[in-house]
Amino acid sequence: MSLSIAVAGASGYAGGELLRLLVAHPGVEIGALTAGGNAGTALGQHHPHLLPLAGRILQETSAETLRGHDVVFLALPHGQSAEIAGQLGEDVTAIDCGADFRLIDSEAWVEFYGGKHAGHWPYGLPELPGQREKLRGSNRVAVPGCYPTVSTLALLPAVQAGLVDANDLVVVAVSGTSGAGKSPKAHLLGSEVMGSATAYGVGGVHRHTPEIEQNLKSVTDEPVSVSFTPVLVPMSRGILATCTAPIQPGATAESLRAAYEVAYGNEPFVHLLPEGQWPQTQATLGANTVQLQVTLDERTGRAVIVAAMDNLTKGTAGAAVQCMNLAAGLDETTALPLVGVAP
Ligand SMILES: NC(=O)C1=CN([C@@H]2O[C@H](COP(=O)(O)OP(=O)(O)OC[C@H]3O[C@@H](n4cnc5c(N)ncnc54)[C@H](OP(=O)(O)O)[C@@H]3O)[C@@H](O)[C@H]2O)C=CC1
Ligand SMILES: CC(=O)N[C@@H](CCC(=O)OP(=O)(O)O)C(=O)O
Repeated sequence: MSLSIAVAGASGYAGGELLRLLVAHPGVEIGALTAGGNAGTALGQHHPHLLPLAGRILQETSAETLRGHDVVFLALPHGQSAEIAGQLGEDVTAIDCGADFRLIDSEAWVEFYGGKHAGHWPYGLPELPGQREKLRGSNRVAVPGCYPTVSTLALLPAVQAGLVDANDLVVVAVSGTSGAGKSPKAHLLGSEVMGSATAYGVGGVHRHTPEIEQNLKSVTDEPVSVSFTPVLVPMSRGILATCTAPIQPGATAESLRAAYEVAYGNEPFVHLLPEGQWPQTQATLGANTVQLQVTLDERTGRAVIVAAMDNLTKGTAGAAVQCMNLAAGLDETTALPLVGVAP
């Protein structure tokens, strides 16, 4: 039997990527597709690549439109999900691609997002120890932010194994512009973005900082502190995160690599590359994968981990489908590509 699914925010980037994956999913039937101001227009105007669905008319985003489906994906701007989700019954599985339900700590929410904290749902990162079990059968999922997914997966094995000082984690991550969504923004004008790399959210103020810390705190009793700097670069998709941390006494390049082999040996979507091969965003484009490499900078005594991921696939929509598969009791990997698009 097929699951009926609805996508709220179908005209946006995350909604479009969800539909790219879901049209190829053998276990779903695509129902209502909704938007904000673009309600009433055809999906094909916004996503000409989604040919099988191009003639579908976008509906208004309301609980009435979304109810009656087995699964509702919410791919709406921050703060728009909580109200709608509150009106969906427990019989509907709601999967939120936004931030509304990611953070456990209400104080961190107020500090980094402002306004009222909506609460906390099971966090959609199955690779986090113990999390896969919580997602199986869950009717609510908070899909992680894109930077937190790649940064957490990059640092997790070293932190969990106690091989690095978790109180001095540094993440610098470059991202393609689709991470900022489709709506026009002054800093995303073509002439501003093309040919330039720009740091933003600098100085510990980016809202993904507490999310990365929350994830890593779940695998260690030691204090966790992350200095996170995002950088916008002129590509449409992809994140490359460079993460470093001082090693603990006795840690070696070999013990670091072994920790990653143990942590990810059985993970379908997280791949430690062969020694000497460094991740490239291009190899992950359109795939639900994270590619990693780890080494030791012997001169400074810091572990260096580099990770690549597509912000729209494993960074949002692929993770959302992975979580739907778990929630619905399907094979976790159904309809999720391992193969990227290159060159
Ligand atoms: N882009 C990315 O890489 C990632 C995105 N996310 C999250 O996914 C969510 C969607 O992001 P993204 O697709 O990039 O954003 P977009 O700006 O590309 O799309 C937003 C979607 O929401 C709709 N929308 C906007 N305002 C309203 C409203 N008031 N009521 C109903 N619908 C509305 C838009 O419709 P319309 O076209 O009519 O305006 C559009 O369909 C966000 O919460 C984002 O944080 C998470 C991880 C990564
Ligand atoms: C390049 C860029 O602007 N990226 C976005 C993050 C995208 C993401 O993961 O988003 P949410 O937390 O919004 O769901 C940003 O830094 O705000």
